Amino acid sequence: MRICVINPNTATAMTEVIAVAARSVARPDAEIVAVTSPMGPASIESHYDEALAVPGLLRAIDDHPDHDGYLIACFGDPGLDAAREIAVAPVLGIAEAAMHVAAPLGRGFSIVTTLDRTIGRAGDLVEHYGFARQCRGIHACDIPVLELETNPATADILEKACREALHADGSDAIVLGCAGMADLAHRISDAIGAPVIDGVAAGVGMLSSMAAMGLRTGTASGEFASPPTKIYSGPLEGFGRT
Ligand SMILES: O=C(O)C[C@H]1NC(=O)NC1=O
Repeated sequence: MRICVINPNTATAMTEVIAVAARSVARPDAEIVAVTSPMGPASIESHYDEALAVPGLLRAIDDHPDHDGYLIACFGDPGLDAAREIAVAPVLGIAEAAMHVAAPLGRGFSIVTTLDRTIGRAGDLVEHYGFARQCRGIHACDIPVLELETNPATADILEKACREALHADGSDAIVLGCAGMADLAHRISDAIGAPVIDGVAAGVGMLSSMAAMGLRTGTASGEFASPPTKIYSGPLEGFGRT
């Protein structure tokens, strides 16, 4: 089976972090194809970034047909519904996947994301995916996405934020709110003595199981059918379905 893991920002170093996390849980019979978005923001930290990240991630899906699953490796799960219209295999976002894995691990989980301004979007996704009862709090560690890799204090700052979130919320697990944190999940879990869920690993695990079950999508009708044929002009020329 082949699982396509897409970093919707253009930071190739972050794609490498994502690829390592994805391959750490991949089944022996699963090939992980890690892709960096061909166009868009260097990182996604606002609604504006999120909107401008979608064309690139949709192009990445178009450029990688016939895979058995697609993972949108950005905690805002940008373009998830649009991706489901054009992919013929299951598509997950890492926020969605992480919440599904965290929920059975106790009575409640907390989310620790990057900037304060992304807390609202994370809360929208908690509501949208139906985890309002289990999500006990959403916190920011105040490290910008691209500084996660460059700030030498990232691990200590994030560990402190996760420990404080766990105790303040009375949670049983932590969800990491950025794909760029994927390489720190095990270290932080050991340090705080609680499960810490990275959505990249969670998503690869879920998609691999779905592929092993033979679950395909690409329904010819319904909300996630292929988009109607039309012209897309300007920089979006070449998008669309013929
Ligand atoms: O929303 C965030 O802060 C995290 C999100 N941004 C990004 O470029 N990759 C992510 O996972």
